Amino acid sequence: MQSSFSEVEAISWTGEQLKLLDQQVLPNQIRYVLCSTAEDVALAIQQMVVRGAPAIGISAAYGVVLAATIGQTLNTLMTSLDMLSAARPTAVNLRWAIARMKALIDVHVTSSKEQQVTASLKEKLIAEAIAIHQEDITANKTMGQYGKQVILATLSGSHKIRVMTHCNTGALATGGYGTALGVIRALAEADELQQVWVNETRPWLQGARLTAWELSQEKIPFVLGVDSAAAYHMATNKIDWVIVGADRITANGDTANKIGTYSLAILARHHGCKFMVVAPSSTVDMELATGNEIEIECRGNHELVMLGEKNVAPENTVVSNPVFDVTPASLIDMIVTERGVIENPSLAKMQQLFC
Ligand SMILES: CSC[C@@H](O)[C@@H](O)C(=O)COP(=O)(O)O
Repeated sequence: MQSSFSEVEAISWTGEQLKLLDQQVLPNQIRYVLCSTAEDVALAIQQMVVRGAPAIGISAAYGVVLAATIGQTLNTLMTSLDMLSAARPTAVNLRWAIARMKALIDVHVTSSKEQQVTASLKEKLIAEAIAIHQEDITANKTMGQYGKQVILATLSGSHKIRVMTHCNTGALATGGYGTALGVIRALAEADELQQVWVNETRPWLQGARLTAWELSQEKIPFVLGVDSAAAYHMATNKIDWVIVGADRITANGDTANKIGTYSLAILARHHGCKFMVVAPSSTVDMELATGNEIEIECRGNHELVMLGEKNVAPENTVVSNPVFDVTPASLIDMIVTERGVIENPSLAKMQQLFC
């Protein structure tokens, strides 16, 4: 029995626990996982109960709150921060959120000289995690408007916009509303959207299981295709924009995102479709010069060898399963953030907005 999306919240703080909508079992089941400890949160991130760069950052911030027990030493708390940071490597939002929580702990040490978690520190950590969550929703709504305006400004002819998207970048992957899916939502709200082409996004099927579910709940018209049909769909259906999210954008504008994004950018350039990356400033990593420095997560064999309970390849097959790739800045037409829009990204343009 499928529930309506408006009835569900992907990430919520109950006051004592972190409640996560379990993305492993969508769209067949609406099930929640309750996290009571930082270890529970780290496991939920690793197992992809919660996924998507901003969503894992927000969850990790709540994880720090769960780790902070009044009276506990700050050294022990720091061990939990390190453990949360290591849950997944590619999305910089995770480390960004933990750095924000750590900055509060540092101020607490300097101002109070305390080496323990106090009630006042705990309160500040809760407020910071909630602020990280709320700011992400606000950023998404701003990016939705910016992205929509850019697209409408480049529209030629009388038809509505036809977009292709990859992975899931919606309310499930963020604090709410979505990044790339937020732009798509804003186009739909303005009645400027014709249709979304959703790539299924092998091997975890974020497109088929999550984006298709979100779009159907929002009654936004979409068509699902296998990843390898993207070139065919671009060649025959005149897609105007490919709109994707990001897990990390480096100082020169190179962008890591779900595996297959790089191929889409090449295809988009070949077919004359525009390519837009939509991500909050928490996804920008100005410490890395280029995408070559990004650590790409590789996940287990079972994601390729099994489809549900069924084997689709011999059990001992050797597989390569990198779950992200890097799209060079030269293939990106537009990066949309809540701080502004960058056309044809470069180091100088990135520095202007992020330094
Ligand atoms: C707003 S989410 C942006 C990215 O995190 C998203 O496109 C993506 O690649 C998610 O990968 P996932 O492995 O599902 O966490």
